[in-house]
Amino acid sequence: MDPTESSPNQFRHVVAMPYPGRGHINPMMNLCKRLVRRYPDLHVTFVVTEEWLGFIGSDQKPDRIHFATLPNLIPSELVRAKDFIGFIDAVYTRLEEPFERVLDRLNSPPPSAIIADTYVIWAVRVGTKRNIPVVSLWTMSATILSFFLHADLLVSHGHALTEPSGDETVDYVPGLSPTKLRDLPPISEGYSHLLFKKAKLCFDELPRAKCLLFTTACELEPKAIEAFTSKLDIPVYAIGPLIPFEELCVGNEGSEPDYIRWLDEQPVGSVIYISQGSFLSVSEAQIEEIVKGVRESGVRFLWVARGGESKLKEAFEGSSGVVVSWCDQLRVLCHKSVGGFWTHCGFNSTLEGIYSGTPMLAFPLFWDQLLNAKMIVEDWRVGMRIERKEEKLLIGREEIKEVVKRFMDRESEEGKEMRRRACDLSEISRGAVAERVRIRDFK
Ligand SMILES: O=c1ccn([C@@H]2O[C@H](COP(=O)(O)OP(=O)(O)O[C@H]3O[C@H](CO)[C@@H](O)[C@H](O)[C@H]3O)[C@@H](O)[C@H]2O)c(=O)[nH]1
Repeated sequence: MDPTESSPNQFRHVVAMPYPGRGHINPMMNLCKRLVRRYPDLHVTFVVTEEWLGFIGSDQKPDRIHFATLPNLIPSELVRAKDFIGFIDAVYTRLEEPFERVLDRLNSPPPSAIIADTYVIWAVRVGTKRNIPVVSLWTMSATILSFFLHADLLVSHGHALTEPSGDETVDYVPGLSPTKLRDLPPISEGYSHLLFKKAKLCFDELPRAKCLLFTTACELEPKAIEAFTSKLDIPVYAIGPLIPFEELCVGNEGSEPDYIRWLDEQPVGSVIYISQGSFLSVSEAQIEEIVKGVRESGVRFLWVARGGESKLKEAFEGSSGVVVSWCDQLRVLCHKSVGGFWTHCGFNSTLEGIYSGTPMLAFPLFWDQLLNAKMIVEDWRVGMRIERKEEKLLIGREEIKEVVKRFMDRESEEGKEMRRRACDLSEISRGAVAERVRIRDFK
């Protein structure tokens, strides 16, 4: 039964409004799947743009999750990285009205809650106007949100106005362990500053939400979660790891994708899985260095390339790896042949890396990814990083070759310790079952 049709039997109805981006839609969908699994009388209307429906419309999902669409009034996902701020502006200004029209049609029964990404700035406003409680879902780390909400402390500690050295340490943000400025997004200057000003508008809406959900697990960021108890007056729940681990046990009925069959044939822990996330890219020159470095390391690899797949396949011809355009990432990470994860440190990837117990080679590109990399390497100690002396400087193939070899060495003391830690953290993450979110909290 679709909530737009009339129904004699009452069921509960929740509307999910993710921010239009892979790193946001995935955890929102994981949350909705978990909710309908738990509550047999719950239906979810999952709202995406028509373009996104094309991307995810045929993915498997429970029958009680229904899609509703907004017209394509924002720049395409395929080009959004080119003008990130323009994209945010479009989401802020063009989707509210069509979202209201969707709500107008959802009457039987009307939704009892809206779950909206924290970056969907107008969701709380729309919910308040209609007397529908809005639950805010934050898809990055709790620690980075604490940093953002305490940005004024940077000013009072002289870390904002002058050009501080990246070596200076920030040790005064609640929930954030001592962190070098270079491991935090530079929210006081340049592009990141513009972005922060936009994001801050959403943070200002947070106190009016019914509650705040984190995709992280309390066990992974206990101090940051605790910091919110005093910072916000609304309830805060860490319900993660909000990743699709329930789907790992769903079989493929003998039709495994080629990359899984290839992985099946590789020695245990021998493959590095390389992914730069779903939409940001590194420069072509840097990709070339990475390709050469990985190739010369001799390490087996599975590389996810978004676009440029055929060029990469050509560059890797005769080498010991596979290039794909997309894969089932968590499944790959949990495969016994995968012994390392080269990641851009998007937060979903970080949670997936931790869950699978795969050590991570951190190569952050932007924004929260910088802090995720620091947490991976210094706080959780489940990875190494590729050091960038300066943001714009290329990292050469020789350095990449050496770091990849070192990272994938399972026999060194460093390698053994990193793998032990990754295994321990995986246990903790697997134990952190999302028992904490209850539908009554939305009422
Ligand atoms: O071949 C692939 C590649 C990716 N994924 C999935 O795509 C998602 C990617 O999410 P994430 O790792 O968070 O990367 P981004 O899409 O880049 O994430 C955006 O959103 C995140 C959460 O808000 C932020 O932490 C990032 O900085 C931001 O770039 C993950 O669930 C992956 O499993 C696949 O399933 N297959």
